[in-house]
Amino acid sequence: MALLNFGGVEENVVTRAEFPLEKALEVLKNDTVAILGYGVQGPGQALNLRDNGFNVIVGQRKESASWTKAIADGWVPGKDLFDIEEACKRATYIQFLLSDGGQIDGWATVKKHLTAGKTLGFSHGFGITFNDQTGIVPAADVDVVLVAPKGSGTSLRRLFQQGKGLNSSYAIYQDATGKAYDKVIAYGVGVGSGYLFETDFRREVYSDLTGERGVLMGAIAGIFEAQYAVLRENGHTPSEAFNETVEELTQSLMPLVAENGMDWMYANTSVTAQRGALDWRHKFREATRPVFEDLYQSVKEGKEAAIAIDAARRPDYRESLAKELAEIRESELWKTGKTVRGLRPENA
Ligand SMILES: NC(=O)C1=CN([C@@H]2O[C@H](COP(=O)(O)OP(=O)(O)OC[C@H]3O[C@@H](n4cnc5c(N)ncnc54)[C@H](O)[C@@H]3O)[C@@H](O)[C@H]2O)C=CC1
Ligand SMILES: CC(=O)[C@](C)(O)C(=O)O
Ligand SMILES: [Mg+2]
Ligand SMILES: [Mg+2]
Repeated sequence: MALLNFGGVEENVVTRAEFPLEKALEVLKNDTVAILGYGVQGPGQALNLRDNGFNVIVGQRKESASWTKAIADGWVPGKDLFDIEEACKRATYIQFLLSDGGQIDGWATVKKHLTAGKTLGFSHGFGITFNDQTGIVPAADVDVVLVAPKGSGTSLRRLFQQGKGLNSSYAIYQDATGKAYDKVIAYGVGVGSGYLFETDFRREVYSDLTGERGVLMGAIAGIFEAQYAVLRENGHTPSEAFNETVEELTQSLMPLVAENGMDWMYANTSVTAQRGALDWRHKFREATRPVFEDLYQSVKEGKEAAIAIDAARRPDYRESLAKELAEIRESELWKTGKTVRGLRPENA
């Protein structure tokens, strides 16, 4: 474990140098890993493990869209693709990748086959942290661990295929066998993590729920809509409003931030832009901070978990999601986006 300095604060990080793939394969050589659920994370983790040479099987509800997708990805029913019960029976390391709401229904089956010495893995601190709502309480004689890739399962797979990687956080909730650390790190390396950041279940889920509701997804969509509306109300055309709200951000400015930080992006814009942005950023910070505080409170009180569980269990969830996404897609802002994307020189 390396102690790395993050802006003056030291944190534990596991590096591939100290835990290479060969070591990971050695640690899990007698294990059968079952990936339960073949939604978004399931395929990313299962395929990366398979390509890296681990013993991996998939457990998924039969006759579902995800079952068909697993077959299309080369998993063979009866060989390395089973229903959830059979996969749990065969596995020694059960990676629980049903949707967080779906895990409530799946738990009874998992629990039944989670015999002494097995490992229960998550990619989210949700089920355990909010176990007053999920009912997920593992027995004391199993290891309970977490590897949470910091990004979509789609990116986890794509980056792996490009020979890159996505970093993950990891945590140990219960170490019954004394081997939980080696196993969780081996698993993290197996799914293609470059580095593994230490956390605990509670911190993982609080930060993840805040991030996705906040800057990563919720806040960004909200401020796009607000700025676009103001530009349109003031007579700017859709393409102009879209370019100055979204297109330039994703195509030009955020890649610079990703590469070398916010100051580097600022340094590569005009004095005019720099001066204005440096001043206005304070006003935006102060205006949004109370909203982030509300959000964090709602996460901490378990309200966000309750909302997510309720949504996942509604029988019409998929349908109502499709409607909400269509509403976004059909808005002027995002219809303009579609046209603008088509005009990128590489798409012409
Ligand atoms: N989507 C992502 O890229 C990320 C997800 N995670 C975590 O990974 C875990 C899995 O998430 P996703 O892949 O997004 O899940 P998902 O929403 O794509 O669902 C995964 C699978 O669960 C199955 N499922 C759902 N409800 C079920 C039920 N009641 N009974 C049986 N099967 C059921 C579905 O058939 C699907 O194959 C969650 O804990 C999530 O928070 C973590 C990082 C990123
Ligand atoms: C992709 C990811 O890490 C998220 C946004 O937290 C999620 O899908 O839950
Ligand atoms: Mg999340
Ligand atoms: Mg996340």
